[in-house]
Amino acid sequence: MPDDSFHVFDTTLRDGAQREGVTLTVADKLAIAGLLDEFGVGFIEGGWPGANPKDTEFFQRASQELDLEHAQLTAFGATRRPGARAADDPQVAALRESGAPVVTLVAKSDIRHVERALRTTGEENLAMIADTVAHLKECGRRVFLDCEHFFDGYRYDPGYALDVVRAAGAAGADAVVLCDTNGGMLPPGVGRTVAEVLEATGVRLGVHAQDDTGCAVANTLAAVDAGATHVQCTANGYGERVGNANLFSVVAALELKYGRRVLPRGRLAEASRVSAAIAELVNIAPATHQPYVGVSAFAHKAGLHASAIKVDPDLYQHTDPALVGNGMRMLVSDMAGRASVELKAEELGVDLGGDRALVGRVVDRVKEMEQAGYSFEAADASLELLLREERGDRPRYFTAESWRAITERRADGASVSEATVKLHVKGERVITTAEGNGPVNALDRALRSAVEGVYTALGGIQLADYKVRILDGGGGTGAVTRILITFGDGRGEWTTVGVGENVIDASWTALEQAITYGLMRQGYPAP
Ligand SMILES: CC(=O)SCCNC(=O)CCNC(=O)[C@H](O)C(C)(C)COP(=O)(O)OP(=O)(O)OC[C@H]1O[C@@H](n2cnc3c(N)ncnc32)[C@H](O)[C@@H]1OP(=O)(O)O
Ligand SMILES: CC(=O)C(=O)O
Repeated sequence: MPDDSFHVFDTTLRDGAQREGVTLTVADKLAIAGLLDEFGVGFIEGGWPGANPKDTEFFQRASQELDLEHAQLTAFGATRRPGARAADDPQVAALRESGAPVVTLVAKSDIRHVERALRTTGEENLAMIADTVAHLKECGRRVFLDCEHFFDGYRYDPGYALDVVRAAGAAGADAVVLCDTNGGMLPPGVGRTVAEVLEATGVRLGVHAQDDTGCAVANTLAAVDAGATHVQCTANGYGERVGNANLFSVVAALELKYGRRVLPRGRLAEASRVSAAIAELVNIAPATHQPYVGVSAFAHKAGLHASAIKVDPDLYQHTDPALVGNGMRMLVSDMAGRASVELKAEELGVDLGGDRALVGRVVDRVKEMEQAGYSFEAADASLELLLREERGDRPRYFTAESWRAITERRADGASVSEATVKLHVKGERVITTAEGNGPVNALDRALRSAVEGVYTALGGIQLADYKVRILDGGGGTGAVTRILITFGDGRGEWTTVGVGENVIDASWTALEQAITYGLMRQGYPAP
């Protein structure tokens, strides 16, 4: 367990939930808190008890349902109102009653905000801070003070901003967090300010960086360089407006680049899994290009990169992907060279036996097909079938003599599709017809009923996704389309690609390959 000398403070459930489009249920919040605790953060800010019934309920349920191993649950709220006593303030009471052992108070530190937004005096604001911090400390809470708009306030009136830090420190705050609330700072300014505040006050400092300049992670690290020992972040960088410092990037940088252990041993390797699981709960598709944890973070496309990676992966990777629970992937496209194909074949478990001519043929075919509109980057199953075809062992469980699909639109508005396929399956000529809610569905059904009498495991293979992409919009309704079809069998998923001017024809290509690949996965030998 990392000691108290450095705090990794997560605010996904509070600031992360301020992102447009995010609405978390209490159950989502509890599940995310569980994941963050598993990951090993020190503090989980759960929300603002008293601000809405959901956050109040979260703290009630968290105390009964969460068994946190590493993290301390933290309640967020404002300092008392002007002209009152912290002990009598209903919002402060909600913080006490949340049962959270840690409270983060938000306070104004820019005198312009004090006078114009809070509509009180600088002196009263300092009293609100000191009174509220001292009261919660007396109640046995650990207290952090978030200084809203600190960097802007410090630039405008450094003396007042420093008074805020000193007032909180003197009242017993366990850390004072300098917030770049508007997110407009750049790393040199953050570093300089943190160093000056530390020098002037001697108070333990933290940082909370919004990402409006795209520098939240860099600003957080600049603050650490300057002496901050408490970093506030959110999973996948979710947060108000464009977001916050990304927890996974900050923690990976601290552990892997700074050599500073900030998580319990071994937890960094869970980063990719935890990132994806939280994205699922938040209902936002995982950001594929996210540093460290995105599926593309270690995906290599350029042929020159692949040829060096073949010698040593470190030549084109800044760190070992396994350290953050990620993996290296090769992408084969029209930018591929021999090395890309060799490494990809290895990844797919297809032995090319060092056959240079075979590798060369695959490279040429991929380039030609990509020129025609194919894309193998997301269609590993099609690529594997192509590799096997060139190697001479692509299974042909069935061959199509012909197929047709029609769609009938009826006077009552209903439409129904019908497909007929004529196939050769293990030497038998089979003709089947099926209906479907669209032509691709009808073709899928007809193909299945033709094949599944022989290959019975086909029933366990189901369509998971179907994507259409228009490649040359200028072609209007005659445009070339690319179809990506994903099937799954409960153990995994695979994707195939088809291209053509006729969308149904392109779909057939992808469908035929997807079923072939699925049967190959089921272990059927080539007939
Ligand atoms: C920078 C940040 O992201 S901080 C986190 C912000 N998060 C949120 O605002 C989400 C939750 N907020 C809410 O549900 C509501 O805003 C509440 C319940 C907190 C307050 O609601 P209301 O009482 O209706 O007030 P409203 O939201 O209009 O205004 C906020 C009030 O808090 C006061 N206030 C703002 N900052 C502080 C502070 N640091 N200390 C004390 N009071 C403050 C404002 O002056 C204003 O007071 P007023 O009602 O006398 O004008
Ligand atoms: C506290 C906070 O979220 C901010 O200042 O941005």
